[in-house]
Amino acid sequence: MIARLQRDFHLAMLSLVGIMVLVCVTPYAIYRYWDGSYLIAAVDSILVVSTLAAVAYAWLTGNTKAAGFFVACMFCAGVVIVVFGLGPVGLFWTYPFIVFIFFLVPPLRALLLLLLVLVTLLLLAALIPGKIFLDGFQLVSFVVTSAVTSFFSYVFAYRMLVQRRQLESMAAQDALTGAANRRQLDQALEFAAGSGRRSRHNEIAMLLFDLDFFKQINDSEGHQAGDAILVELVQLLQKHTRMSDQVYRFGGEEFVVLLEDITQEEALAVAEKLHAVIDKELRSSQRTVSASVGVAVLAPGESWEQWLARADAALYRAKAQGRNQVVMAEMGNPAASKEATPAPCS
Ligand SMILES: Nc1nc2c(ncn2[C@@H]2O[C@H](COP(=O)(O)OP(=O)(O)OP(=O)(O)O)[C@@H](O)[C@H]2O)c(=O)[nH]1
Repeated sequence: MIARLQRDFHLAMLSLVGIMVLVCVTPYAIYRYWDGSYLIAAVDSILVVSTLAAVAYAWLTGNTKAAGFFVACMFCAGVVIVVFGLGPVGLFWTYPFIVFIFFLVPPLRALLLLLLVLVTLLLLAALIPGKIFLDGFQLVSFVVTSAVTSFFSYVFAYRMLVQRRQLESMAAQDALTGAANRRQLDQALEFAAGSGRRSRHNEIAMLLFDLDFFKQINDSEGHQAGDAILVELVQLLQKHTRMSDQVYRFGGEEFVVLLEDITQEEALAVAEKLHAVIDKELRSSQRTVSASVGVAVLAPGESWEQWLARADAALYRAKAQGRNQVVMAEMGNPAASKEATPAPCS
């Protein structure tokens, strides 16, 4: 549960809002019943119950966007009813509401919802003078202070959003090549081999690429030249695979491409195509660069570690057989693999 909260920022925010609403609004609802303000008491109760229901929905389905939007809309309606019911005293509730709506929905959407609430309150004030604002000065003060609070909340929420996206991208990407990093790969392999995917009929293939004699490029042309080759390799792999296929840096000069919805024959064909593209297009200033490739299609009931071990064993055979070739792993046996592309004679 804690791990899920740490992983899912929106769920954590929504849960926090749920707790705050439960702790802060419930006593008011009880007080209003006791006080005889049944409309406000009912509104408070509906807000508490619907917020808790939305939080439960988010936990069960993972759909935090819909849950957040629902709670935000409920609170927009709630705050209008509370202000209308309580008059000027109810205006105090708009300020925490302004801040907390930015916890629920993206900043721009929050700002638009706040604008809608403000316009609604002003329309009601125009229709029934004296009901919400005591006088014109109070109305202007409210508009200015709520606009300032909304603006600063928006700026803060927007900065948070940008920084969070930057952090997420840094945590997911390899800094040099821009490929998805090892952590992402581990998660993708775990998901692919996990129970969530096992029930599906379509297959998933792993292509494990390792550049041949890469150390020589580093040694003779420098580390920067080696880096440029790695960047170009990832660009080639991304360019010649489908949008849905993901390229990962496994480590050093090893890369993984995961291909979804694919048969063993198709995976082999893609691996050979990519191998040929690398052979033709990847070169340093002094030499052509080749790659060895191990291919493994996930076998039914196989763990991701076994799957990776088979791809690695196939790659090992490709290297042992002379490099610059594709080797397909046999199903179910890490040690067995068959050669697909013979090493060139040159
Ligand atoms: N430029 C650069 N080199 C890297 C990076 N990561 C790993 N390497 C180098 O990759 C080289 C890998 O060398 P080896 O494991 O001997 O492999 P190889 O020379 O390609 O030989 P084979 O794989 O057996 O064909 C080492 O020299 C590493 O320093 C990187 O990010 N940038």
